[in-house]
Amino acid sequence: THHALPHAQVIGRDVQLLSSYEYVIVGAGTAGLTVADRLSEDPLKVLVIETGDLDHGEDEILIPRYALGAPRKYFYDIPSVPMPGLNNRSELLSVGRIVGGSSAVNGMFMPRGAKSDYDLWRDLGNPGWGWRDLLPYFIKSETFTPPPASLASKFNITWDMRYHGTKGPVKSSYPPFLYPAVNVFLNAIRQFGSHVPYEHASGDALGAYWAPNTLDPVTRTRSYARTAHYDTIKSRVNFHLLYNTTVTKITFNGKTATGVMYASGPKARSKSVSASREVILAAGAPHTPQLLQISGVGPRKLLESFNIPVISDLPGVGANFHDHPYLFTAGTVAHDLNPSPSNTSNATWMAEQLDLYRTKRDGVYTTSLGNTAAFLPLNEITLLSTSIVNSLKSQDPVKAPPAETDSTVLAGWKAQRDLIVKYTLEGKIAAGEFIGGSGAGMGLVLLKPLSRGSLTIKSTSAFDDPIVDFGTLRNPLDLDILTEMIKAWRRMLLTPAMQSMGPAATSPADNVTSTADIQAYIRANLAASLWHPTGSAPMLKKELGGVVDTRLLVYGTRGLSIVDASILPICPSTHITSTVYAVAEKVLIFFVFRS
Ligand SMILES: Cc1cc2nc3c(=O)[nH]c(=O)nc-3n(C[C@H](O)[C@H](O)[C@H](O)COP(=O)(O)OP(=O)(O)OC[C@H]3O[C@@H](n4cnc5c(N)ncnc54)[C@H](O)[C@@H]3O)c2cc1C
Repeated sequence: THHALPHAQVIGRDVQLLSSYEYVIVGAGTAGLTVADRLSEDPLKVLVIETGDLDHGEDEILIPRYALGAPRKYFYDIPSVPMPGLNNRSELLSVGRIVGGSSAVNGMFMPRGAKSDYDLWRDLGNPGWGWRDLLPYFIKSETFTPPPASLASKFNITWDMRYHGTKGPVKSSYPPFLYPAVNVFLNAIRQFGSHVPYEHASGDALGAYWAPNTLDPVTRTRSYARTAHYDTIKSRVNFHLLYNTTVTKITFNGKTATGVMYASGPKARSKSVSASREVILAAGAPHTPQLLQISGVGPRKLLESFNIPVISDLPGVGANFHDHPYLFTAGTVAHDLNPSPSNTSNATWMAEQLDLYRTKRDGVYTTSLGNTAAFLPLNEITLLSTSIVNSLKSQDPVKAPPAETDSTVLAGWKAQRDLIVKYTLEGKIAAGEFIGGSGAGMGLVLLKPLSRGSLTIKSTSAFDDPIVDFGTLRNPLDLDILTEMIKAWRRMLLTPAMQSMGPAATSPADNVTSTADIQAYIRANLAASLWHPTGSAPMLKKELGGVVDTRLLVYGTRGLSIVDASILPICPSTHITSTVYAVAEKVLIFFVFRS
C-alpha cells in the first residue's frame, strides 16, 4: 500500500512512494535536480529517480583540488567501440552516477559559451533559444561572488554584474589561489593576437580569461546540483527522491507517456510509478537515448531488431552524438615561477597547503584544475582557416556521421555544417581551446568537432551499457584543425611572455614537424572526450533528425520531455555545466504553460 509521507524526503525504500506524481523525473543530475527544484516550488508532486547513490561528503567530492578524483563508484565508465580515427583505440565515456550527476564529479570550471554558440542553435530552427533568450536563465541559475580586490588586481580579473546572478542556487566564485603563470599565459595570448574580454559571461567569450568555478566562496567547497537544488529543498512535502534505483523503461498508453518502470538492480523485480502530467528524462546524454530506445522511441530498424514495439520512429535518437576531443601537450620551463605546479610534488609544501586549506580555506587546495583558457576562432589559430572552411563547404556531408545514417539526420548535419561555416567565416565561434596558465604544456580542445558518433542499445536492459561510438576524427578536417592547433601552441610558446619562462616543448617534441608526423601523434594521443557528451537527442526539427521540439517535448509522443545535455544540438564551444543549468532553468516556463 502507498502512504503519503509525513514530510518529504529522501526516500530510501520505495514502499514509501506515492502511486502517482504529477511529474516523474529520470536522473537526479545537473538538469534533473534543477527542474525538480523549480517544479516543486508549487505544490505539485514531483518524484526523481536516480540510479546512483548519495555522496557522503567525501573530500574527493567537496575539495576543489581533488576534482575529477571522486571514487569510481560515482561514475559510469563506458568503454567505446574501437575507433579507426584513433588507431582503433577504445576510449572511456565517463559521466556522473550519483545524486548531483556529473556536476558532483566534474572539474568545476564554469565558463559560459559565446553569444554565437547559442545563436547557432536558434538559427538551426529553434526560435527562443538564442543568447538573448538564454541569458536571463544563466543569471537566474547562479549566485556570483566577485573576487576580492587584491586577487582581482593581481590577476587583472574584471567582471560586470549586469551579466551575473546574485540570488541563484548555484554558487560561482573564484578560488583565492592560482599560479602566477596565469598572468604569463594571459599576456602570451594577447601577444598572440587574441583579446582578453572584460566579461566573458556577457557573451563576449572569445579570447582568454580566468573563468569562475562552481565553488562556494565561504566554505570553498564544490557547489553542485545536490547542494544547490536538493539539500535546500529536501524538506518539501511534495518532493521525493528515490536513489540507488534505476529507471528501466518509460511506460506508454498509446503515444502518451504514463510513467516509468524502475528496479533496484538487474535481478530485482521491476515496479511502476505513474506521472499524471509528464515524464521528464534527465538521465544525461549517454543514457537518455538509451531509455528512449528501450521504450520504443528511436530508429525503427534498431527497435525492430530487438522486437521493441515502436511508439515513435525517430532516427535522431542516439545519432548526432558528439563530445569535445582533447590532447595535452607538455613542456618544460627553464625559469619556473613560484609557486608552480612542480610544487605539488613537494610533500612538505603540500602538507602545509592542506593545513592552510583546513584552517583558512586558502591555498592550492581551493583550486580545481586549470581555470584559465583561451577560446579562439579558427582564423586566429591558423592562416589556413579559409581553405579549411572551403573544404568543409564542398565536402560530402556523409563524411561526418556514421555510415547508414538516416537521411533526416544527414540533413540535420548539413544544416549544422552550413551554420558552422557561416559563423566560422565571420570569426564568431571558437574552434579551439587552449587551457594554459601552468607552464609550457597546454590542453588543446577541439571545440566544434565536425565528426559525429552514435549511441545505440545492445540489449533491452537499462542495466547494460549502451554501445558508444564517439566517431572521433571520422571527419578528416577535425585532424587538420587539431594539427593547426599544435602549430598554434608552438607559436604561443614563442611569444615574449612565454619566452620569459624559457619553455621547451617535450610532447609533441619540436622534431615532430611534418604534417604526417603531427597527425600520427594526434591519432595516437587524442582523447575522445572532455566529458562533454552532447547532442544525442537534439532539439531540432524532425526533418533535421530532431528528437525534441523547442519546448523539449519528444516528437510523436505526449507527456514526455527531455532536459539534459542530450538536447543541445551542437555542443557550445566551452565547458557545458553553466549551459545545462541555464537550459534547465529555462524550461520551467514550458511546463507551466502546458499544465
Ligand atoms: C568527469 C567530468 C568532468 C567535467 N568537467 C566539467 C567542467 O569542469 N566544467 C564544465 O562546465 N563541465 C564539465 N563537465 C560536464 C558537465 O558536468 C556535464 O555536461 C553536465 O553536468 C551534464 O548534466 P546532465 O544533467 O545532462 O547529466 P548528469 O548531470 O550527468 O545527470 C544524469 C543523471 O542521470 C542518472 N541516470 C542515468 N541513467 C539513469 C537511469 N536509467 N535511471 C535513473 N537515473 C539515471 C545518472 O546517474 C546521473 O546522475 C564534466 C563532466 C564530467 C563527467
